[in-house]
Amino acid sequence: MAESDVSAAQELPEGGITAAPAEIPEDARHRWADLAEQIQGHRFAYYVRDSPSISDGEFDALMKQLEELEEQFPGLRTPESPTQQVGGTWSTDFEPVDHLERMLSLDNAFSVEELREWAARVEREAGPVGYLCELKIDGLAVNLLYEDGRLVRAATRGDGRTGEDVTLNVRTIRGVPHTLTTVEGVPFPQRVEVRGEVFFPIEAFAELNAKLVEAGKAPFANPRNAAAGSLRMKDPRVTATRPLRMLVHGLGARTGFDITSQSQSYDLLKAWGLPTSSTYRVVGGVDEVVQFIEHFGEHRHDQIHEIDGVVVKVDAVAQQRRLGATSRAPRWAIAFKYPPEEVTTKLLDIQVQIGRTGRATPQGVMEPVTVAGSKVGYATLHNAFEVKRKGVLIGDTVVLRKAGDVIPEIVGPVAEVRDGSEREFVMPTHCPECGTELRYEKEGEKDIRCPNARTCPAQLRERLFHVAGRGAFDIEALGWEAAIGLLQAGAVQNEGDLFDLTPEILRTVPLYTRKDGELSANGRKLLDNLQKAKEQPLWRVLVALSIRHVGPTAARALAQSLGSMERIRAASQEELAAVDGCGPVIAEAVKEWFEVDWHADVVRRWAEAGVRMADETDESVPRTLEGITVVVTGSLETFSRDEAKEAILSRGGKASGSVSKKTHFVVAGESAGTKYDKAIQLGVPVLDEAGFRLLLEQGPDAVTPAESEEGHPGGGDGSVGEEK
Ligand SMILES: NC(=O)c1ccc[n+]([C@@H]2O[C@H](COP(=O)([O-])OP(=O)(O)OC[C@H]3O[C@@H](n4cnc5c(N)ncnc54)[C@H](O)[C@@H]3O)[C@@H](O)[C@H]2O)c1
Ligand SMILES: [Zn+2]
Repeated sequence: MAESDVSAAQELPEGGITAAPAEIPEDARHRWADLAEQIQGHRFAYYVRDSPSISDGEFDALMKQLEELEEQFPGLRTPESPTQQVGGTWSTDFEPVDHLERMLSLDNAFSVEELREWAARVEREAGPVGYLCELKIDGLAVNLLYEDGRLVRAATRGDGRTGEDVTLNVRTIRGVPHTLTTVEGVPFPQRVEVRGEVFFPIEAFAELNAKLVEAGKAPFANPRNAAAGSLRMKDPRVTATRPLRMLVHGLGARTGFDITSQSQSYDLLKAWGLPTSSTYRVVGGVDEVVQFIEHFGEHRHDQIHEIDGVVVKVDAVAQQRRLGATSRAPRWAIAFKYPPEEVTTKLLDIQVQIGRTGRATPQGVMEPVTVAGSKVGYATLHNAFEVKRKGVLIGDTVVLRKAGDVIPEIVGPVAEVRDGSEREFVMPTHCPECGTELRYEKEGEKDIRCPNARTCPAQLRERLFHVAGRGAFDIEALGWEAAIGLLQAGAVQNEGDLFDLTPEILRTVPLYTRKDGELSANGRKLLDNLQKAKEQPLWRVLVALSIRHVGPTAARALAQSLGSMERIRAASQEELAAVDGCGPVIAEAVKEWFEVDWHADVVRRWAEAGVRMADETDESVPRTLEGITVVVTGSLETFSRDEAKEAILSRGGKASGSVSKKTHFVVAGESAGTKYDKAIQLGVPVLDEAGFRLLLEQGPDAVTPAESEEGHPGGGDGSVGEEK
């Protein structure tokens, strides 16, 4: 366990890895022994040290291999096999205590097919059943013993028969009652074992780790380990400082009362004052179970605790009894596991990349792995401080996490498996691409930059690519490869030359020419694209200039209120700061930017080439959405995301990325997700596509039902969700 004495921990139960019968081929026996030993080792690291040496996904894969081997050679499946035991053991830091009734583990289903097979088996044996579906909380299993309504003992699961006495620690957990509430009409339980999960709220996790690192201690790999480590502290006073929580999900031994269904037991537990989950559901068939799984697969990250799957239980106790249990798990329940979001891989190198504005970013180069469905080989480490804070060394095995749409993140090192060959990352002092000395632009900044914005090849490349980007000039025929090709061939020195490209010049760029030396279709397309790009509105031209902090939102604000490049250039810092949606930081950045000669040159060259530098105010669009904030979610049929945003902004409205009480309307298209739910929750009116059109054309009154007068206070939305 991360913060307590490891040496005192008890070794694994003896006889774990015994020789198997002789009729089994020798290589199979060796493979079995090897796998079993690995699994036992990992279990020890996970359950006793709270510091796993591999990810759960990899651990599950090892278990699966062992199961398959035993399937092939059933003689290997001895009672001591890890597949037949409840994983886990206990540390001598705590008194061992026996559970009154065994605590079992759960069998797993890793696919819907496996789940259906299980359900078919259940229904063959028990007839039609009701299934109780609930979230599988990624915490640690704890058994509470109440006698005459008083909490007399709390223990970890251990090997299922014997666990660790953590009574004092559990008493510090908020929400775990020391005495049960009496329920009218229900006989008071003389004795009851309540099973549940102790977890560490995700929200508080990063904070705990930051504190540990600050104190020179090893951080926890994930909230599950943080929960186990925090609960299993030798000193319960330390446990008391951790924001642990618990949810209960089952009964063990019980005297003085009985129940007829799992769901009924939850009502009872709740009435006694125990913390139960509100997300469970009883459904009539396996199709609905699958729906439940899919729903929470999408809402996996909306919970206060991590979930690694869904637990499905036969609801009726009579049917549970009929189905019984194996030595390690009940046959009336199964855990459906979601695809793992964490894997371990090797950190091969940390390379420094120079970005569009010169920022030097350490980038982790890893042995490519698949996580949450995509192949990952790189992950940003943000800055040198972050590398230090995470404590990763080059050559480390690292935990890599990719959750949903979030970009992959290196969580931290697996320090246990270091072999001494790892080395510390040293932030270079000079730009790896142009050799200029890196420096902090302002004191106290975390980011270090290459100040050679004008000719640093990395910055040129990134800027040219950005000029063509969807938020800027939107030049389809100019991608990443093309940006490199144009610069390498010398067709452009910097972005200022872009609109002066001619067929003659382009013919010198291999990427845009055919074998016979003529311009390729793509080359002609680029010239055509450039011609059209000259007509883009002012805000896009501003975005293309790569002025720090000036993204689409600020650019739109500047263009809307000042109208021309010339007026923006000539405006004082105060004038710029006063622009609605701008502020002092952006004002300063804009002012500084125009003061650089070669920047002004880029603008001049573009203007000379015919790029539009002012917006005509378009009177044809009525300003129907003045002061109205709209959030668009899901996909619409006749608007792209950008078009919807444009339509809102051009009518004087605000397009926000997040729903709050200040949002006036949410437009929900196909497969709208959490923003839709949030709108319903907050009572924000939701419009479909037709309603959205009406709103654009006629304003809010046209779509607001007369009775909801008091609806939403006018005024701005504080959110800046548009660009993160
Ligand atoms: N990374 C490693 O080295 C390592 C080592 C050992 C185990 N593990 C991981 O631990 C898990 C296996 O451990 P396990 O044997 O405890 O099995 P399990 O976690 O797959 O399932 C059993 C447990 O689920 C818990 N649970 C959570 N929510 C529940 C609910 N709503 N209803 C009922 N039970 C619920 C219970 O406490 C129960 O003990 C796997 O995820 C495995 O990957 C990892
Ligand atoms: Zn450089």
